[in-house]
Formats: sequence, C-alpha cells, structure tokens
Amino acid sequence: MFKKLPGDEAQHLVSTTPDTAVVFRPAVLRTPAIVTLIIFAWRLLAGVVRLLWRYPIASAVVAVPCALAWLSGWQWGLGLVALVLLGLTAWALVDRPSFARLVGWRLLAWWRLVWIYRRHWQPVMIISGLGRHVRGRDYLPRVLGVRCTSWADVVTVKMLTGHAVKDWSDRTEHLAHGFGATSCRVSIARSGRLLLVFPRHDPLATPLPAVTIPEETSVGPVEVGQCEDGKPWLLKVHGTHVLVAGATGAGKGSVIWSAIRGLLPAVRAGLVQVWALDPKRMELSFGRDLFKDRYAAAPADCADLLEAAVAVMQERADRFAGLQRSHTPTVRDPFVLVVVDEVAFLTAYQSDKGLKLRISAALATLTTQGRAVGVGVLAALQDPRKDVLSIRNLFPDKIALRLDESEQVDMVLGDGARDRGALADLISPQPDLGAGIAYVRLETSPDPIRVRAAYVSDADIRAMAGEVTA
Ligand SMILES: Nc1ncnc2c1ncn2[C@@H]1O[C@H](COP(=O)(O)OP(=O)(O)OP(=O)(O)O)[C@@H](O)[C@H]1O
Repeated sequence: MFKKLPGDEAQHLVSTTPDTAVVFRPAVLRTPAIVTLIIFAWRLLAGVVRLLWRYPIASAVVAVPCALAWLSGWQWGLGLVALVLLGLTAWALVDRPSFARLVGWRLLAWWRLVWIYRRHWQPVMIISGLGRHVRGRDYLPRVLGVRCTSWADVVTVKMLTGHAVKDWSDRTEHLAHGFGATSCRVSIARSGRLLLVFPRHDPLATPLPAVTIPEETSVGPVEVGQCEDGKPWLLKVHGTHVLVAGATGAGKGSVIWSAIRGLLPAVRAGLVQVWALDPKRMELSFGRDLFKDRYAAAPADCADLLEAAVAVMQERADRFAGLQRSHTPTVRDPFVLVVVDEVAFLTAYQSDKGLKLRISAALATLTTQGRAVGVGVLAALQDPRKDVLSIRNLFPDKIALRLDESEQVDMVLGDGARDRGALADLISPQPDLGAGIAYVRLETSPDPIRVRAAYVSDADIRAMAGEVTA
C-alpha cells in the first residue's frame, strides 16, 4: 500500500555543484477534453448505479414522487408524499414496536451513518491513530454499515490490513468521545471486521424493582435483573459457582437476594436449600428465617456449615458414582446453594489459622467437586486480588460490580475484559446511578455484557422469608 514511487527518491539526490539549483519540471501530458468528459460521465453513472444498489428504498422514496410530479403535475407528487407520511404516522401510532423495527431504527441508522459516523470518520480515525495520512492520501478503515437498536448504534467496520483488535480496543475512549458517545465496546464480527457499539443513552440508569417471584419451580437460570439490551439478565446458579465482586456499596446484596428470590418457589417445594454464611452479620441476617438452621455468622460456625456442605457433597458423590454424572434436584437430593457474603472475612482476614485452613479447604473442595452433585457456591467479595481469594479461578461464572481499580476488572472477568469495554471501575459510586450495575461474561460470548441487578428491598426480603416459613 505504501510502496515507494520513483519520484520519492528526489530527496536523496546529491548535487556536486552546490551553488547550482536543481530544478524539476513536471511532465505535462495534455488529455483531450473528450476523454475527461467520458471519465466524468462514467463516474456519474457508476455513482448512480451504486446509490440505487445500496439504498434502493431511499432512492425510490425520492425518485417515485419526482417521477409522478414530472409526469402528472406537482400536486400528484406532493399528494403521494403526504399520503405516505400519513400512513407512516398512523402505523407508528397503532403498532409502535413493528414501526420502530421496520422503519424507525432504519431511518435513524441512516441518519446517524450520514450525520455522525461518515462526517466525523476521517478526523477521528486520523487523530486516534487508526488511520494513516501518507503523502497526501488517507488510508482509513471503512464503515460498512450502521444498525440502531433501542439503546445503541452498532457500527460494522472493516479494519485496515494489518490492524489488530487490540489497536481498536486501546482506543475506545477516542472513538466514544469522537462520535459523541459515553463509551464504546469492541467485538469481532468476523476476520477483519469489527462491531463497535456506541450507547445512545443508558437503559440501566434507573434502579429496577425486585423481579416478580416466578410461578414455576425451577433451579434456574434465574432472572436477577436486566441486560443493557432490555433482555432479562438470567443467572445460572445450578451446575456452576458464581463469584460476585464489588467495592463496598456496589450492590452485591442485590445480586445475592435476586438469585434467592428467583429460587423461592423451588425452596418452598423442597427442591432447593439455601445455606447462608454471613460473617458480616449485615446482609443475610435479614432473611434468616429463609435459611432455617442453615445459617452461620461466627467463623467457627461458618467452618462447621461449610464442612457439613462438603459432607453432603461427598455422600452424594459416593451414591451417584457410576449411576449418574449430573444432578437433577429432588426432594431427597435438593440443590444446595451455599451463599457466602464477604468471603474474604473467612479466608484472608481470618486471624485464626486453623479456622482459615478449614474454611479455605472446604471452599476449594466445594468449588472443585460440588457442581455435578448439586452443591453450588455463590460468594461475594470486595477485593478480588489473588492473595485475598486464592481460589477465585475455581468460580466458572464471575460478576464485576463497581470496582475500585481498573486492574481489578481483568482479575475478575479475565484478561482483556476491560479492553473490550467492561469498565467496572467507571461505574458511578452514587447508589441510584451505579449500585447493582455490573459486567458479566456469558458462556456464549467472550464480550462482557452490562447488566443491572434488581434491587430487593428489606421489605421484599422479609416478605420472602415470611412466604417460606408460612
Ligand atoms: N440493584 C440496586 N439498584 C439500586 N440501588 C441499589 C441496588 N443494590 C443496592 N443499592 C443501593 O446501594 C446500597 C448499598 O447496597 P449493598 O449494601 O447491597 O452493597 P454491598 O455491595 O453489599 O456493600 P457492602 O459490601 O458494604 O455490604 C443499598 O443501600 C441500596 O440503597
């Protein structure tokens, strides 16, 4: 692409007579006017064909009324335009979702392509370093299309040959601010093509009330909140272990309580048992009745409860050996969800070495062997560093709520998560704006998804406990 041309060598010329200027005269080739006209006509024709091919509907919208006005008079053209506008307005009023899907978002996408992305593309690419300006020519990545959803613009981009995804994920801030968005997320569409997601507004800006308790008894995935695209956030708890990391006040409690809430019918039916370890005595004590006698707060009691869970696990493993490889909850063998609030209190910050060892060993045993026999761990943690929770990698599913430092994001969600847009360290510390907002990596996609947990109030928790005891 950047091959050297013969003319570039002029700068390396050395004159042996310094007082004689070396003069270069461009060779002038006179092109006949007819050739120039043919070239222009050809370009015009190619442009019109390309326009019709790329935007057939938009072209028809302009061409048909113009043709009608030309053939039958301007009143007819204007009448057709008015009729179409009236029809579209009626459609929008009667069935808004189908209008938005088929017309609204497409029109908005076209407008944003022209007004935002095409208009700012060249300066943003050059200044951010994603495009190159070489000898008067710009070499830029290409916008292949823009799609609008209810909350974001999804821009498909063809990278320059030689670009890496990291070149783009390192420049998400340049891209976001360049195109007037608050953030930008990068994901791979296919080789050489990227999807850039620019949120237009934050659909998770307002707190969500507690999710309605489901009718059916199920061990999950349970609805615990909402994803950024408006879909329910479904959290898998059976057949996995979940680690919830977040600074103080990030809303860890809302994830834990929403998960328990979704399991409530199954708890009532005896298909699920929730075992609670509450070393802070603040969070889980609210719904103590829900856990019956499977609640521990003092570290020694926590160690005993964890060892009891290990015993259940081992007894089941002995019984299931050679008969079944996965667990189906029954009243005899219910799914046991061990919920630990602030697990670091029991591990890193525990001064009694004996207890610390017992608790760490029990947690490691549960997280390595509990999945297949129906024992899961849902643990919350403020500080995700390895020296605080050495077994954090034993949790297959992790949730990053607001974190204090940017490095902690990759510690929780895995390498490269922050570069791909999991900006958990930038979540607002104001409870109404940021509490419960998190980034998760779903099994189906390496790209982090932004979610918000529903807020389960103290009254909701008391009502839940009341329902179970009743
Ligand atoms: N999902 C949510 N939506 C809106 N606000 C929330 C949500 N979760 C929590 N909050 C607000 O944030 C405050 C702190 O929440 P919470 O105590 O659950 O945080 P935490 O992460 O458990 O903190 P800590 O580690 O200090 O216990 C709550 O009092 C509530 O006002």
